[in-house]
Parts: sequence; structure tokens; C-alpha cells
Amino acid sequence: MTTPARTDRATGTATTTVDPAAERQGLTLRDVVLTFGDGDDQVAALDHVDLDVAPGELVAVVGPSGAGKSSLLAVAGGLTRPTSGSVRVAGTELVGLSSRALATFRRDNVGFVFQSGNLVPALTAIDQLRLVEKITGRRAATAPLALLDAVGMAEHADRRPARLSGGERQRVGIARALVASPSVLLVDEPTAALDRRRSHEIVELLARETHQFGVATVMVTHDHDVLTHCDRVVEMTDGRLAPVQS
Ligand SMILES: Nc1ncnc2c1ncn2[C@@H]1O[C@H](COP(=O)(O)OP(=O)(O)OP(=O)(O)O)[C@@H](O)[C@H]1O
Repeated sequence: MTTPARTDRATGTATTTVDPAAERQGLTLRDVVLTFGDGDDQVAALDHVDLDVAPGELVAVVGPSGAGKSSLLAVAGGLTRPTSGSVRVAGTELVGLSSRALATFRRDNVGFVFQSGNLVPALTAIDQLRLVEKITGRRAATAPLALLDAVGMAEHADRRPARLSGGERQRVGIARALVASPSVLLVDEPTAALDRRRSHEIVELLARETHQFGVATVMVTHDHDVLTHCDRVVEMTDGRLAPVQS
């Protein structure tokens, strides 16, 4: 794949060359705390979390309900500001960016894949990807049809979501998340609606695309079956993160 043209990481304005050293940094969380509420009601959704995900690495996050997994994705992707700590994506510190700069940075550097694929019902598969090009105002480094091909969906490029299976929608969701050549890909329960075979296919695909596109990918899952496809597994318990021994 070609090296994507990138925009300025802080402002998203001019097209610039990013420091290759920064480019290699993937995702780094340092001493991240996220608290909700106050006094006796205070909950630490993230309790001094450290996490490094290298470009081309797929890290799975497991853990019980309420452990803080969604909070981790939200903070890593700049959707939620942490109470304290540092969040760096490809060398850019997200904490301290203005809301506007953060939104632009997120658009250009972070891909999200949700449970259901979250596709626009009225658009064909290929138009889901083209919409991202329109929104960002930039051509994808890898053409939309080539991206659909990479996820095995080129044949269904002209289908709308209603005519796709759950697994196929997920594939389109993954291709769409790659349009902007993100540094970081955040994936929330991608196999929740899928049977065992399709679950394996989707996570195998995620691993392949992560390696091929050099993205730092974090996937939250309850599905222990698919962990075999991941480079590393970490577990969240009560807002704390610990490695899982394989
Ligand atoms: N907006 C909020 N306001 C108050 N508390 C919140 C909020 N969002 C999350 N929490 C609390 O933070 C903790 C972590 O929640 P989070 O959704 O990150 O967990 P999770 O591991 O993703 O759970 P699940 O697997 O059920 O999706 C929980 O105790 C939750 O109740």
C-alpha cells in the first residue's frame, strides 16, 4: 500500500509530511484517569491506565461489564477527555487540543468500528466509503473499491446495508474506517452479532488489515474465541489494565 498523504496532526489543515519517528508511535496512554461523579458516587472508569499499541499491532481488551473498556476506547480516540494523564496518537498529544482541533484530528487519524457496522442505510457499500472522502475532502490513499476488495466486499459494492449480512456489514465498516488511513483503529465488539465462523473471519480480517496498513488497533471484545488472532491481550478490571498471559 502507498504511504498516505496526511494532514497536519494538530489542526488538520495543510498537507504536511509527518515526522517518521512520530508516525511510528501508534497509540500511547500514560497514567490515564477518567472519573465520573463526585464524592461517594465517584467511579474511576479508568484508573491510572498505561497502554502502548504499536503501528501494525492488534491488541484485544477483555474484561467484565462495567470494567472501563468503552471508556478506554472513548479516551484513546479523543471522544472523551480524560480527567488526567496523557493520550498520544502518532506523536500528537490529544489532551489540551481545542474541541475543534480534536474533532479534525480524530477525523483524519482515528478510525472507529462499532458493533453493528453503523452504516448509513441509504448508501451502497462503495458510497459509504466515498462519503468519508467527501467529508474529509481528500482522496483515500487506497481507492474505495480496492479497500472493499481487501475486505472481500468488492462484489457487493453496489449493495445497501439492508441487503448485506451482519458479517458483510462489519467488513464494510472496517473498510470505511480505513479510508482516512488512520494511525489508530478502535473497534468495539465487532463480533457481537455474528456466529462463530463469521466472528473468526472478521477478527482474522482485522488482524490482516492492521498488519498490512500499519494501524495501531485496539479491539474490545467479550469473545474469547477470537483472541487467538490478536497480537496481545490485555484485561480491564475496575478501570485497571493488566496483561493477559497467553
Ligand atoms: N457517562 C457516565 N456517567 C457516569 N458513569 C459512567 C459513565 N460512563 C461510564 N460510567 C461508569 O464507568 C464504568 C466503566 O464503564 P464502561 O462503559 O467503560 O465499561 P465497559 O467495560 O465498557 O462495560 P460493558 O462491557 O458493559 O460495555 C462503569 O462503572 C460505568 O457505570
